[in-house]
Amino acid sequence: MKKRVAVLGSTGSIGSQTLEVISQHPDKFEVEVLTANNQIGKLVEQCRTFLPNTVVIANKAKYQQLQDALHDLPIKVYAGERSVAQVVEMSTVDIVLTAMVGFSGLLPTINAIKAGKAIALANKETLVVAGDIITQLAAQNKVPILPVDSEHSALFQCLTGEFQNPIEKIYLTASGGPFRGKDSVYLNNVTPEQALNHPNWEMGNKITIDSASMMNKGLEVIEAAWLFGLSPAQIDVIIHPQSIVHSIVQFTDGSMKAQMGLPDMRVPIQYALTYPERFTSDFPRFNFMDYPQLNFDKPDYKTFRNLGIAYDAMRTGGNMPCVMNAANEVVVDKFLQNKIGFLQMSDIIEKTMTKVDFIQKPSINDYFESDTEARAIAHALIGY
Ligand SMILES: NC(=O)C1=CN([C@@H]2O[C@H](COP(=O)(O)OP(=O)(O)OC[C@H]3O[C@@H](n4cnc5c(N)ncnc54)[C@H](OP(=O)(O)O)[C@@H]3O)[C@@H](O)[C@H]2O)C=CC1
Ligand SMILES: CC(=O)[C@@H](O)[C@H](O)COP(=O)(O)O
Ligand SMILES: [Mn+2]
Repeated sequence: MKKRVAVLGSTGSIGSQTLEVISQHPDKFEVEVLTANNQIGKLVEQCRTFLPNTVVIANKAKYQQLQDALHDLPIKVYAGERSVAQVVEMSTVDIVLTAMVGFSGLLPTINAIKAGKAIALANKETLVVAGDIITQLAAQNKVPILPVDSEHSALFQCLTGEFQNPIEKIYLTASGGPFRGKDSVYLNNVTPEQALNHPNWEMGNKITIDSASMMNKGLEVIEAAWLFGLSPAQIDVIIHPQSIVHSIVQFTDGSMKAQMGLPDMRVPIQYALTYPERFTSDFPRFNFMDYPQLNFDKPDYKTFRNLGIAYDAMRTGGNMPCVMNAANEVVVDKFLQNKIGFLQMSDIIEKTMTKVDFIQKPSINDYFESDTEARAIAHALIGY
């Protein structure tokens, strides 16, 4: 039987690559739901190619345009964030791939888990914000959370067949981004264009800025802690500029397992969709002669403060990672609009974290309120 997939955020970098993977295996997958926010043209094109049962545009102002463009097709059209969160519950959906960006991933993921759907999780912010609730709900509903993020897919692949063996520690690899090796004087004047120029990966704007500021690795440390049940002390970050070794697990006997391959997100996307199987692909293969050297180095915590900020948020726990994430979403947006400088991002995140009321054991509602409060504080700190 074909696996019926809901792709949330289908017009983005991960969403588009997911559809590419699905198109390689038409006998194994069926696209049941597509969702996007703004890009009507691309969404319509995807609808005509994959003929989903249902499509949702989160931005309600675009509903009529989408409806008109699809009037000749038997596709149900809905709009609004609430609809995105509802379509995942459809009985005809087997697996939900969460590829929207930011906090918007939280509610649809919660609903999908409650409805018993398998989750292929790209939206790392969901686990950063509410990892306790998500992992608890997943356990209660016996729902697998299959990581799509390349490092976490790597760790998941290293851990396959090792469920009875404790992890001593993990090493999350980080490319270091476009500003690896640069100092604060240099970073003071960098532009969004420079920050968007990632050396190894082509990704959406938000995650690309996060990679440049090392917040991406900070988010990934928290994501790994929830996915694999690790303490902060068990997670190390190591700079690896080539992005070939995607991450490493060290077991209690000292043995280390790494997963490697070219930087190509289609591989972890496909693995999340086909797990525990591996389907044959024609994605480009790694050639050792193209990489005579693989390098490793320690992160520069002093210059790239976001990584330390994320460890602090994780150690504090409660609503602190949620607050950090909200402030980060605000500052990334403002940096992309040239309204604040690159280094100001960490200052504002740190200050926001000191101003929001701390909640040790937040409910889902508390997470929504903390997110709103943190955004308001970050905006006020920026001044407009
Ligand atoms: N890109 C990558 O290689 C990787 C990404 N990830 C994670 O995957 C997620 C997606 O990243 P990426 O694909 O790069 O992002 P993109 O910006 O490329 O795509 C984001 C998608 O989400 C949609 N979207 C944006 N805002 C909303 C909203 N409020 N409600 C509903 N949908 C929304 C966009 O719609 P539209 O385009 O129509 O506006 C688009 O389809 C992120 O959490 C990221 O951290 C993780 C590992 C690697
Ligand atoms: C492809 C992927 O998983 C990204 O999260 C990637 O890891 C970003 O690269 P950095 O290591 O530069 O953050
Ligand atoms: Mn990653």
